[in-house]
Amino acid sequence: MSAAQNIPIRKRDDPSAVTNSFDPSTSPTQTHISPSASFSHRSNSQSVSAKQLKPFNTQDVKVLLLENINVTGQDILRQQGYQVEALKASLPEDQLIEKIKYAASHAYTKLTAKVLEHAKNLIVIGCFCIGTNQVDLNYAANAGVAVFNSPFSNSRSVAELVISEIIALARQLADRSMELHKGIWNKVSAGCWEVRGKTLGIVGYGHIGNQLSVLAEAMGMSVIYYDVVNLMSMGTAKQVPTLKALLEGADFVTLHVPEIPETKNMISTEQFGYMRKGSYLINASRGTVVDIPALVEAMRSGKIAGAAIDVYPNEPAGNGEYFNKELNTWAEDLRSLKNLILTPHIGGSTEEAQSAIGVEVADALAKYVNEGSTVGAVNMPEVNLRSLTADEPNHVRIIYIHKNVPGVLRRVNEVLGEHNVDKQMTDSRGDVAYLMADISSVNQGDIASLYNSLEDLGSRVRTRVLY
Ligand SMILES: NC(=O)C1=CN([C@@H]2O[C@H](COP(=O)(O)OP(=O)(O)OC[C@H]3O[C@@H](n4cnc5c(N)ncnc54)[C@H](O)[C@@H]3O)[C@@H](O)[C@H]2O)C=CC1
Ligand SMILES: O=C(O)C(=O)COP(=O)(O)O
Repeated sequence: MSAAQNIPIRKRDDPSAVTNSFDPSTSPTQTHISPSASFSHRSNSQSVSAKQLKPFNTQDVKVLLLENINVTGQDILRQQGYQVEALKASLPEDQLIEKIKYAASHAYTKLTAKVLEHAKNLIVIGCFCIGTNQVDLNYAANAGVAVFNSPFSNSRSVAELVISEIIALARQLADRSMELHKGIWNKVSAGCWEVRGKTLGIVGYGHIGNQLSVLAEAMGMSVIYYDVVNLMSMGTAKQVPTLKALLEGADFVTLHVPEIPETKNMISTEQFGYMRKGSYLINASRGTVVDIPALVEAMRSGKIAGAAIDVYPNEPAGNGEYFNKELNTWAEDLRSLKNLILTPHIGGSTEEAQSAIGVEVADALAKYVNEGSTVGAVNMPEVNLRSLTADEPNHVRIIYIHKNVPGVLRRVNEVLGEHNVDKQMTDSRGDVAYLMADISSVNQGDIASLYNSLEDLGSRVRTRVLY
């Protein structure tokens, strides 16, 4: 059973729906949603009346889905009662800024500080993929916006694509196919190899690297890997101490590292120099990890016998757009090379992966929106309290995101201490701390003043009162 099925679903004016558990539709005040309820960014001198502070209603929640999110994810969010707008492609920055008062994201849409600065009502971002490099995570955390992703739902799909590319490169499969599509019969064995007995070098031995390691050994390859962390080997794979050692020892090099400053141009002229003559390079991680002009040079010189590239520093916003020099200056150089497999970022593009990602991220978003749980968040501490039950009426759930500075908890608890604090959990990550507390026996009339008191503490980043 997916987590989503555990989340209470209730529509406005439907009193018959969920009453036996914490009921988000009558509880959380989504301070991000409607402009009239955008409390979290008001100045401290304003105050919120009880009338303005509406009880949470899932139908007030607006979700913007970009880049053709799988229907499984869309369904989960719609079943919550949220207003879901699903677009097939990404949006240009100006339109995104206009829309991003509420949003979910996808692999390519860049949610920079400049974009997020305009997202005054946004409370959560879902990356329906593994990579979260497209979002300014730090800015988001400091603005009280939680970010979720799907850490491994598409790992197997990427690993299988890479396996297919290892064989395809060794056999020059793409070239032969393209030739025959043009009517040219070109039966060659020179420079074509079996993969059995060859060495695969995996850079980044995480979820994808692990899967790949097992599959490659099953085909009779030897596996070596390089990772900044000391990791347990799968099968008989061996960790090597340096990137140089990996490049010198592998016939095929495949990259599975995140996009971070340390991995930018990780494979450039110097590294191609260490690689074996006639070896192959595969990049299905992020476009910035390989210095493409250096790759072009290494392939033209014959040092590298073939490459498969799935990811690029600049990728088109949607299908049908051109991949040309306006987007990446070296695009034409790449297109002119032999035994170079170019794919449009399809590593995770399988029915299985997209469906699993849709469920996982949509579940996490709903748990956060409805109940405040940050389990699985990539930019906030993971905090959760069990869902409230039917025999806990008049409970209010407080979510208080605040700067991680001394003395805040004492001041928050002075405010909460006016009521009966049933349970409370707090944790911090970097500059930001997240507090969740369930307060019982709260009069409806006291909720706005509770909210105002928390908002008036100088340390608050965002307050949500779910009732
Ligand atoms: N082409 C596609 O469609 C897809 C691409 N990706 C990309 O693949 C990347 C890897 O995915 P996972 O394996 O799930 O990530 P992961 O987080 O499970 O593993 C990444 C590994 O890289 C290691 N690492 C980090 N910095 C390193 C460095 N400087 N040198 C060597 N190792 C380093 C980490 O210690 C970790 O073991 C993602 O960050 C994403 O950008 C992920 C899914 C689909
Ligand atoms: O999961 C990732 O990081 C990916 O790169 C996959 O992107 P996608 O979901 O296939 O657009």
